[in-house]
Amino acid sequence: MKIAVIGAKGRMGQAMSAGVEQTDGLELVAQLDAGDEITTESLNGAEVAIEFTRPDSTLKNTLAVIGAGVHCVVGTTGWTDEGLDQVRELLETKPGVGAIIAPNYALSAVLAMSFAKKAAAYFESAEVIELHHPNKVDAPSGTALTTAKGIAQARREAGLGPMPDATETDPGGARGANIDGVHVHAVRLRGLTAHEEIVFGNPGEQFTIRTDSFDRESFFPGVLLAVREVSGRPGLTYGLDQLMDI
Ligand SMILES: NC(=O)C1=CN([C@@H]2O[C@H](COP(=O)(O)OP(=O)(O)OC[C@H]3O[C@@H](n4cnc5c(N)ncnc54)[C@H](OP(=O)(O)O)[C@@H]3O)[C@@H](O)[C@H]2O)C=CC1
Ligand SMILES: O=C(O)C1=N[C@H](C(=O)O)C[C@H](O)C1
Repeated sequence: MKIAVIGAKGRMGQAMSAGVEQTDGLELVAQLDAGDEITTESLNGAEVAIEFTRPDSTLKNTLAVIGAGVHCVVGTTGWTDEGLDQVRELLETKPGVGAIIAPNYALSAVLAMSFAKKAAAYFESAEVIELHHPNKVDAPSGTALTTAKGIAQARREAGLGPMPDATETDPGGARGANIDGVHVHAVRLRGLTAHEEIVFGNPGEQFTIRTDSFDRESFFPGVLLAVREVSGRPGLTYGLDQLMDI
């Protein structure tokens, strides 16, 4: 299968290019980065494009790849509901073309998000702490946003009200971001790669889910799964959990 990597000079682009080159049956036919136009010519016969760029570039890039009739596996964060709708609309005009967009391709992170949704109904309190390398441009992480939204939805479905929190003063924002009623804290620390801890509390007990990507190679098995599945899934698939039996 012929593969293009977009964002090829970046941290993820380099790791994904190496993964493609080391995988039997995959051929790296294009490596594009900032300043390169995405066209049928520059994609150079790719059947699938892997896109890891920047939150402010990913929508335009994804639409360009689909516009060229090429399947797309996207890992960049920063997606809005409106952006996802634009992708869906374009895919409707391109029968047979598929796009998979996922906030995290590490299997441990996908499982953590899934387990968090299951646990959410059983605890009074839940908070998300994401920890990343200090070169990351967005906070909170796409994974943390998805995790928090999943917890919030599960709590709503279970009929749970707001979490207990007596905070009256917080001038510096020490309680973190409030995503759908779930507090999310972002740590940026030299030495880290990508980590997330989800903590649940009840009177007298705590449940912690933790996922650690120590190396960007951890994202490749999930990306590879998406690359192999995307041509059989026309339209938009959001989240790697959709491809896993979880
Ligand atoms: N879903 C997942 O599993 C994962 C998602 N991510 C996400 O992937 C994204 C990339 O992360 P990371 O690799 O660390 O970031 P980097 O900044 O290391 O890499 C991004 C690359 O994309 C380039 N770029 C910028 N604009 C464009 C453009 N318009 N077209 C093509 N390339 C462009 C950048 O060039 P320049 O530096 O010149 O701007 C850079 O080379 C982030 O959103 C991150 O959150 C990361 C890890 C896993
Ligand atoms: O920027 C990163 O590094 C990562 N970004 C994604 C996110 O924002 O969730 C996935 C992973 O956490 C690594």
